[in-house]
Amino acid sequence: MSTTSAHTLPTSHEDPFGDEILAEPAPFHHALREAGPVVHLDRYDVYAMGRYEQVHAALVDWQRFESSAGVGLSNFRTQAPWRPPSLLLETDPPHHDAPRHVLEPILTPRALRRLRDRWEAEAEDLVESLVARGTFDAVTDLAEAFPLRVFPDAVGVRREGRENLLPYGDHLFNAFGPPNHLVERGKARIAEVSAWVNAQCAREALRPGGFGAQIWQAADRGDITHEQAPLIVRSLLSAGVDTTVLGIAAVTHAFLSAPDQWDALRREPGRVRVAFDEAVRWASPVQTFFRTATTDVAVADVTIPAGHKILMFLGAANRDPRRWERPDAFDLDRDPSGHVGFGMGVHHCVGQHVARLEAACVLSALARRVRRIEPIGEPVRHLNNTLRAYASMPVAVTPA
Ligand code: HEM
Ligand SMILES: O=C(O)c1ccc(-n2ccnc2)cc1
Repeated sequence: MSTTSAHTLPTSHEDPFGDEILAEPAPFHHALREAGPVVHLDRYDVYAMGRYEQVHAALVDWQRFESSAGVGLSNFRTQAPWRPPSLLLETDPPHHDAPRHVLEPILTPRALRRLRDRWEAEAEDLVESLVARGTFDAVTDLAEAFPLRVFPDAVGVRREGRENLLPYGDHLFNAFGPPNHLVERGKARIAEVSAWVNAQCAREALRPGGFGAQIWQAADRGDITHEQAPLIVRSLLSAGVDTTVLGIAAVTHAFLSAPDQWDALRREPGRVRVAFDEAVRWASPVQTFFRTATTDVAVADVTIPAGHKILMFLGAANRDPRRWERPDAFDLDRDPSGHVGFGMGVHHCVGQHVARLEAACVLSALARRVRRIEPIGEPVRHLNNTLRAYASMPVAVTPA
């Protein structure tokens, strides 16, 4: 991280989307925070923010840091997006308002209460089978298995073809980054996978009563148009699987790295909810998102020119020692509220309660049945331009 003395804008030639930093981002995050409030990444001509203060300020200021030019590196005003833009993630008020007001009430804790018994039973069933095995892979057998069992059913998606959801999400999150080998890797199958996802958004493909059917009913009420409805269902299918898979994987990894915290959870099972949010802060499953400056924006003593992309490092902000004590520790005694792992402001994650409920069901079932959980091999990373992802996490469990 070289800092040019000529003017106050530090510059870095590092590639945060290169395999090395994607595999282990912490050293880069540290150097980025130390270099200054804003650092120019000259490889991409974008303005990077790693400190909590600047990331939080950008997230809550949609007027000057817009999403409607895309929340990836490519600027929708100059480059055609690879798919029709999201009506939530890639819009700003006022166009963002109606889709958000339709989706939000469908995904509140109260709305999810009707699913809780079923999800708890599914988690009990899955955990019981894994504890009986004694050893398993916490990524493929638990973190991927549980969301794929419960979430597509909640949306109202048919069973056959559900395996398309993971590669779809993987490519989607890679596509927010630069056109590197990770994006190339997903291109081979994305047309076929996208066709399946888009087909599931049609009204006749969705089970009555599911989240998808509720979105179509909002169109019947005139809250959104019938053209918007399938795109909002697509948002659920885009966002709803990979993210929760990595949330559950991250909280499992957190407990593997802090066995004393597992004992603390078993002593007080009510702490599952703070455990998940502390894990989202600690791991930041979604590491980065971009914004675009709508005007020349002064940040600290730097001016970000209008039309330029800003890269917000949520993962760096969530471990910023200026905001968090012992930031690298996974600590159930910490109050993680205010973390930016779910974003903040008008785009604050509308699915966070789904993620929290899924994680709470899995963690509660594990805490009841497992006295000790320990690694029997290093977790293996799965590289993605945006996600902190895992390929495998072999564990052994001792029954309670
Ligand atoms: C651990 C799990 C999750 C994490 C870490 C996460 C993270 C985030 C973040 C950081 C944002 C803000 C995006 C931005 O500011 O540009 C966001 C927005 C969003 N999330 Fe999540 N998410 C998770 C799970 C989910 C789930 C399960 C769903 C759907 C059921 C979902 C749906 C959405 C949607 C639709 C938005 C856009 C909201 C808007 O623009 O108004 N997310 N999420
Ligand atoms: O509207 C979409 O397609 C879309 C919306 C949200 C996400 N997301 C990111 C993190 N949590 C969810 C991904 C895709």
